[in-house]
Amino acid sequence: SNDQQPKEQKLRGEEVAKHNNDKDCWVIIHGRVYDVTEFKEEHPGGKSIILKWAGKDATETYNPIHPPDTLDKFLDKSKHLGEVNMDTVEQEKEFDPDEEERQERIKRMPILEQCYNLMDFEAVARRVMKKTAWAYYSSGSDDEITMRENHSAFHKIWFRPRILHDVENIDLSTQMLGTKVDIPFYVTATALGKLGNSEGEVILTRGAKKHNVIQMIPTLASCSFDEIVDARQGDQAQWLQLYVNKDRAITERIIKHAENRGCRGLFITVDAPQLGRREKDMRSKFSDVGSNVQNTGGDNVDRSQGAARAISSFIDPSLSWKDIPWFLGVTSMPILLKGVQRVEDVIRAIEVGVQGVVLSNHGGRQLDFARSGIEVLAEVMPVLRERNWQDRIEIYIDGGIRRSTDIIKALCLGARGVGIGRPFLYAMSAYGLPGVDRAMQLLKDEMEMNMRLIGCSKVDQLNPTLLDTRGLSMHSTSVPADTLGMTIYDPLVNPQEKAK
Ligand SMILES: Cc1cc2c(cc1C)[n+](S(=O)(=O)[O-])c1c(=O)[nH]c(=O)nc-1n2C[C@H](O)[C@H](O)[C@H](O)COP(=O)(O)O
Repeated sequence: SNDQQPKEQKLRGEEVAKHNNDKDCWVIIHGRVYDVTEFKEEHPGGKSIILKWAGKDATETYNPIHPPDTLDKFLDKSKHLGEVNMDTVEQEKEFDPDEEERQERIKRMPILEQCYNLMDFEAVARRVMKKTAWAYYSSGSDDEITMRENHSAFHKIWFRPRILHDVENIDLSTQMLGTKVDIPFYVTATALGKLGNSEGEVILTRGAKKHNVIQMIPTLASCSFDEIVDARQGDQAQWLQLYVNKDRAITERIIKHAENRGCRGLFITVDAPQLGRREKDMRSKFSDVGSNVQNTGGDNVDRSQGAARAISSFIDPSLSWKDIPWFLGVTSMPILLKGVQRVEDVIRAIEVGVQGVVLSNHGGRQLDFARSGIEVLAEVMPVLRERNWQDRIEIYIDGGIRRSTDIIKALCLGARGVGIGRPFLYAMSAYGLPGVDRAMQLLKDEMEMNMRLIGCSKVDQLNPTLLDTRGLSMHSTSVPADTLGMTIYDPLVNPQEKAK
């Protein structure tokens, strides 16, 4: 807060404004002044974003990307120059030509009760979210083929429902890594929650508590790890999603802290040695100030790519199978590999001794033309059953889960549960906690109905005979002409162009 020091002792805005260049650079964050003249050279997000706000109040741009404890962690105390008298600081709003129209769209947005399925939240979010936030959440890599395949793959699987089974009482509950949950989905790790809602990931924590499902805490959350854990209530279960840092001492500290704070699973993300190339994200405003951190790869391609790039330069691309025993040695939490994409790697995961895998392509945000989680699951389970290994690990999938029938299909094929990402981000961005609450309740209502209609009263009755998967490996050759693609995922028009 900005009221510890008496006003006259505080720095004045006009003083800060003098330090506004490459040689002498101060910024204001949350009412405090920081000398970032040296730091900006090593800023993962590149130095242009800092110079853009030199001498000014950068809080609004800073907030969604950096957890609150970032400056204490990474900027030497000698550069913390104390408080500024905010009355003397002229607030400079980031000009966004779309903002006025967006406010109009917010006034006209549907009331929450008009959302009947998870795609409704997506449609509303696209209209009411800031363009940069929508770009970051909705983008997939390259031509976004895999992002669309993730959902359309479920359309290639049909049910063979059974009849005349007592389905009066439906029990959707199951266990994930030993934790009982109300319904077989978890909230998967998605970065930068404050891009969509100023409260960030703690909203997902509260929604997960209300519906007794597990939240996977992202390494790249906007909220600090401890804020998200502190938002937990009672014996609410959380997992940690880990991007492995080149500096293993930092990684070890993060893992041990997570275990001490009661995390019940460690999900090592293995499909992102480098964050994918997401063109909507690149087009959005982050690109004009995006990081050029990719130049570390030595190539001279200007890869100033959106928020994703800016926040991921610490990730260790050298991570490999030989490193896994080290992780097994630093924690007693169950360890799972998130982003496994073929059966050979599931076999190897079992042999190396981890407790589970998430069959996932990162929501289509990494390698385009990677297959959907559900298709990989259909490849994996028969091979494990041949070896009688199907119970050796817990298998999850994520990507494109939008209906309870998607969840049911995954469990019929042998998954323990599924991860859901974007739908809860959109619900949170458009309607806050009530949105997340409704999205989860809709899935519960759908799932109870569909379990009844497929002829099962408990999830452990779900099995492959209830499915016809013959169409699963047929991939549409052209970009799927899905209305979703036409109506929702339009290419981001640069707001400046429209303003002309
Ligand atoms: C939508 C989204 C997904 C991200 C995500 C951010 C967003 C906005 N981020 S990312 O910035 O690096 O790409 C993460 C992340 O921090 N770590 C991770 O393991 N997966 C990340 N994922 C992937 C996520 O965990 C699921 O694999 C994916 O969201 C599942 O697909 P749906 O969104 O269709 O449910």
